[in-house]
Amino acid sequence: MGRTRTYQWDDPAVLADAAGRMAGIDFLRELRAGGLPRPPVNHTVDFALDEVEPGRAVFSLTPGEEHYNPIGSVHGGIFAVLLDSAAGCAVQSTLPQGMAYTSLDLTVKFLRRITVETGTVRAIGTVISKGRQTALAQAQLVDATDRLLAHATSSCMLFPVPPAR
Ligand SMILES: CC(C)(COP(=O)(O)OP(=O)(O)OC[C@H]1O[C@@H](n2cnc3c(N)ncnc32)[C@H](O)[C@@H]1OP(=O)(O)O)[C@@H](O)C(=O)NCCC(=O)NCCSC(=O)Cc1ccccc1
Repeated sequence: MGRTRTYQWDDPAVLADAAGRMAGIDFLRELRAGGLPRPPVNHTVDFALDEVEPGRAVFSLTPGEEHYNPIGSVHGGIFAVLLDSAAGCAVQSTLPQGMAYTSLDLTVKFLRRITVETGTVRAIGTVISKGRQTALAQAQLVDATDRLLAHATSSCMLFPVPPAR
């Protein structure tokens, strides 16, 4: 032991409420600008939303030891957190106010290992197809030289924002 990390986060209810009241692109732009609290998972894994435009979202993470699995590289689940976020938010960026989404699946291809030597990585999510009830998105995880580290596809379900309970 000897290595420690502490972090704080905000009440996630504030964010969920705002998501229900705003168009997807406005919500994500506000989140990106710091006008809304970052989601708790962003603090836990320490990754950030860098760019968002309709149909595209980019997240970044600088790998640290705290992301490691027992075999000396970044855990596959960390790849998945970035890819799920990028693909999902790409879909969210296309939704009008009153529509919500959730990812139904995530198919990940791990192409290269990530270590602390890899440096900052970026997950770039884009929408491939959007219907009335589902959307298909993809995400590419790349290093600073745009070398492909992983790829994912994700189906998302689209539905009206549920009434507040
Ligand atoms: C190595 C391979 C699987 C296959 O590569 P191929 O398709 O045949 O392609 P290619 O030969 O072009 O090599 C590509 C690059 O790989 C390098 N390389 C090759 N062989 C080795 C080697 N033996 N060892 C190290 N590196 C090797 C090679 O030099 C090249 O890099 P370079 O261009 O020289 O810089 C690759 O796709 C990969 O690393 N994927 C990421 C997997 C990953 O990170 N998964 C998630 C973490 S696992 C987890 O968390 C689960 C868990 C949880 C809990 C507990 C335990 C576990």
